[in-house]
Amino acid sequence: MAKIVVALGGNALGNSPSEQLNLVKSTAASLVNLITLGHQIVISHGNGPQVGAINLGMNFAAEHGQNAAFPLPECGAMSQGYIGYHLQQSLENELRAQQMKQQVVSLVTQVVVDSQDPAFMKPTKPVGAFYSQQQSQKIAADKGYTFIEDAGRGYRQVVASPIPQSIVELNSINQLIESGAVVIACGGGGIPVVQQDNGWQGVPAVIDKDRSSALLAANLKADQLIILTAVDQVYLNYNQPNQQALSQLTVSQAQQYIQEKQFAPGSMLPKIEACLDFVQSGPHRTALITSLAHLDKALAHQTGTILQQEETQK
Ligand SMILES: Nc1ncnc2c1ncn2[C@@H]1O[C@H](COP(=O)(O)OP(=O)(O)O)[C@@H](O)[C@H]1O
Ligand SMILES: NC(=O)OP(=O)(O)O
Repeated sequence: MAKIVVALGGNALGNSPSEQLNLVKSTAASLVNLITLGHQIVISHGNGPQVGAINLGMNFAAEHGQNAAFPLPECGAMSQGYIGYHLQQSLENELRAQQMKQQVVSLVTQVVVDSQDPAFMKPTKPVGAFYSQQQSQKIAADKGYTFIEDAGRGYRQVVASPIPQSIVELNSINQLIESGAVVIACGGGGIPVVQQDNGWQGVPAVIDKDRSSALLAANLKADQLIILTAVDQVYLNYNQPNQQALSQLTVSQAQQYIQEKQFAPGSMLPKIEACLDFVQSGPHRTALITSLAHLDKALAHQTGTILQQEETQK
């Protein structure tokens, strides 16, 4: 039996509640399949598009006098509830359909960051919708937001994304796992908080969920980290005529490809870096990157990219 942390990408969860629910429902079947095979799973998820949409909606309401503006940590907390709800419901439905009794629980999770993290001075995390260059320039001029081009898909607002340092609710996560529950935690990378004299305080940022998932997996002493996103595999020369799928990657190969800038910052690069952190955090740890739709095929080694230590591969 393996302990597996599965991280679902925010951009792979569709653009509406109905799209998200459908995608989550089909992924739930593959996740429950892992449980049927005897594995213990813990689930995390992204929130880039969703936290951006929530923030935009709350700011629109604020501009129309409906409420005060909602800061990013509150929007991150809302995204944990929204996505956690769909995951929790779909997993419960699938477990009951398989006559299994496990409880599913999503835990509002705070993740500690350093208030002096240089990331607060340089936004890098894409959130919200994709815009044309012209639209993004207009919004940037109107609202003062920063935009970047995101992996060939369009222009997106970027926000600060500090490095996760520790998970406030780690003991509760462990206790829930020990009780036999399927736990959904660290949604959206966790709500970023810093330590103040009077306790935790939320800060305006969105933590990269791949980095938080790697931290969670290392803290839980998991055997595998699975990152589910929109692409089946990691590619060299991505989106170019000579693109080449990678089935396996060793630590040194991954480091070399990072040097060669094969992985786009803000999308594939943090996934590879998170996988590297995790596989180097203990012996025999492996990471798998594949799509939500093809998890079953990837587990049968028919697609996906596995990252592992050199000696694990031999
Ligand atoms: N070398 C690469 N190989 C595969 N995908 C890449 C690569 N570089 C950038 N990408 C992009 O990274 C995306 C995954 O990142 P992102 O959308 O941020 O993930 P998430 O699913 O976690 O929201 C892929 O859908 C693809 O568009
Ligand atoms: N918080 C986060 O990393 O979200 P995405 O997976 O949507 O980028």
